[in-house]
Amino acid sequence: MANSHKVKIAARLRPRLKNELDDEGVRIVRSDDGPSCICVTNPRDASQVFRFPFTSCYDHNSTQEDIFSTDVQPLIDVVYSGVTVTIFAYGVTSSGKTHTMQGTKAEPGVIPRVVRALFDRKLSLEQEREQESISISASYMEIYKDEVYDLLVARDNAPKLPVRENDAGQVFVANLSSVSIESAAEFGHLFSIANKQRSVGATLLNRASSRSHAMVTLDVKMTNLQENRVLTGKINLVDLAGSENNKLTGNDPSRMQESSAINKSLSVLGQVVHALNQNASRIPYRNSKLTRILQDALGGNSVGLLICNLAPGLKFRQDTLNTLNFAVRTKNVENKPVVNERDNRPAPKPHFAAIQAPAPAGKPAALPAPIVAGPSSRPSIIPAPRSGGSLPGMPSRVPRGSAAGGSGSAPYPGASKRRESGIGIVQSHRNSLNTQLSEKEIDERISKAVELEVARRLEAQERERLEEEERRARERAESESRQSEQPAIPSGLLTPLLKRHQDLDNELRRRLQDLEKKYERGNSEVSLKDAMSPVSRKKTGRAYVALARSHSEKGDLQVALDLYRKAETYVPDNVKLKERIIEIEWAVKQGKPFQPSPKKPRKAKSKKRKGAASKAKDGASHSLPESSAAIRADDTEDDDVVENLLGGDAAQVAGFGVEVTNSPTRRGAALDEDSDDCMTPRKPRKGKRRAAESDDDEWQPSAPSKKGKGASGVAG
Ligand SMILES: Nc1ncnc2c1ncn2[C@@H]1O[C@H](COP(=O)(O)OP(=O)(O)OP(=O)(O)O)[C@@H](O)[C@H]1O
Repeated sequence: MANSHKVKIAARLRPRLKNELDDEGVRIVRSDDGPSCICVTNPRDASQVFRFPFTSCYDHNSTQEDIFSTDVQPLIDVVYSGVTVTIFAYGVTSSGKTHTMQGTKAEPGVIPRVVRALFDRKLSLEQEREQESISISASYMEIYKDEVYDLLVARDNAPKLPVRENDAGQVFVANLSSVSIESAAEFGHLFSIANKQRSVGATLLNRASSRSHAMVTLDVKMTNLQENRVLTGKINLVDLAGSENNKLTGNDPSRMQESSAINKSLSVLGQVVHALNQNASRIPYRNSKLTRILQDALGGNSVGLLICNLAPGLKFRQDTLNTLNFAVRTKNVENKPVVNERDNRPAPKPHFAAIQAPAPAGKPAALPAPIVAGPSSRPSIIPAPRSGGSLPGMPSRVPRGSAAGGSGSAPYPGASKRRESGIGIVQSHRNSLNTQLSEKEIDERISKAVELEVARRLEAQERERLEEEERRARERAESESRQSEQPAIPSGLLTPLLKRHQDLDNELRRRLQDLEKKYERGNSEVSLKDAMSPVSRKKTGRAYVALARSHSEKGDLQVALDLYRKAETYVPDNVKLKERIIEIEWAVKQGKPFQPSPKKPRKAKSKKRKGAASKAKDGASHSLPESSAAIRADDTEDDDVVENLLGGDAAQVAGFGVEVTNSPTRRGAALDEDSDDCMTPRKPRKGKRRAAESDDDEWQPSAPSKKGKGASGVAG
């Protein structure tokens, strides 16, 4: 079993730049008896200081050589032991990531130093181990707006590269070119050409701000000619784009797009680290290309070093705290480094080889048995490397294997030494290719491989199902939070009102339909109208107006218009109704909402109305909160409009269900009153009510009742 290895953290504070203020926002405090600390004052309470202890803290005076010799140089041997190493620089924009990784001609950074060290080591190893041949190849990619591009190919020709996963679960960038390099100088030349292609732009914080994440990968292949085995070490050197605070960067819209892609991928990186710390069942590697590609470095099979770059000063204090918090969480991420070794002995028996057909170049092996990286005549996840050098800047495209490391196989001679250094070795599976295998053994191996494949597929299905569930839960939570953001109306307050509206609407519609059925012989409004008494015509007209009104309130202007027009056939002389039709026609044509014209305040109210209003006030409204009182006030206003339009009293119009709020009791009574048939002439009523009925025989827009008893106006 492989031993675990925690990601190592180094923090580096860059010096102040010319225009930056001299303050003590971030400091490094050294201690003789413990690790050094990065100290940051709490932005909310200056008396509090946050301390972040790391084994490697570099202050503003630190040099590129300091970092390289202390934290990077020891990893060169790890690469030469066949393990994948990933070093990534993380920090806010302008904190010095590119300076640390690339550096300048005068102060070369981690990348050129690593290349030099690899070649130095190669030389000494080749002298030590005569039977071993070592080759180094490089690839260079950038992730720009969540798309992967090959930086070793001219940008015009560079397509977006897909990120894939082989059957062994190893992530790789398909079709990424890999160039064999013979010396550090050759790499330097290649690197400087490729860097010109990297997406860089100016922001207020950095004149040459990286707009992409960039990753150099150096593959070291050690072929043991005597033992016919290949060991592949690898080092990924990642210069991440900086997290950006757009208030400080002053980004324009195109920069904002880049910035949002950068921030999103970094946020997914944070989520991955968080999930790993939580031992979550699902790690969201797939949520961004960056995390997919770095999968091996975070919770995978490589040795990791995170260099946290910090910008000094209070201006960056919050970003510094964010970076340090990320570092603290990353510190706990455990990897299980493995040695990538490949048995390179002769091909297996023909019948076995036929079953385990070699995968075509560039494609993963068919069976999921543990696979190790390296060139081989056997099935391999990594195709044979392109031989020979290439013209810097114009490399030919060669499909390359995983950007991440592979899993190991047979113990490499010296495995015990590596075990001591905390690097695990995956058990050997090379016997699967042994020509001495019996038929039975081969069958067993095949069934095991099939079982593994089935298990893998089931796991993939399960993963998809969980992802789907998570997506649904997220959507549910979002919609719930959207709902909860809406202003709260006391629960249950609107329900009776809405229900009543609905009931009355339906009732009104039903009655109108009944009416039409009963009277409309030739399906003509004119003939129906002609069959009615003047009072019935008016009442039907009101009913249509009421219905129209409720539709116009809902915004169904076309329906409202049709209903107003119907009403007009019953009360053709009503001027207000005509005006209303014109207004709504205009609104429909213009596609604008309909705003009823403001109404003059009424002066006198009938006693009955006042009584009803005060009852309502004393009763329902009294106990209701402000919002409900507002609803009632609005409704009263609506009724008045109808009243105006029809020249009658709202309370009377309520006879057909329009008046919905002021007095539910009255409304119910009104409906009951008319429930048999509102068009059937009724027995004359006594007293004032009957007198009012006779008033109604003439349509008087907004005319107050002659007796000042509008509320008892038209009852039909
Ligand atoms: N240790 C250092 N010594 C001297 N100058 C430095 C150091 N670190 C960074 N700088 C300078 O600070 C500026 C910003 O650095 P750099 O471009 O490396 O930041 P970055 O983190 O890569 O930014 P971005 O994320 O925007 O690409 C550069 O001018 C660089 O030369």
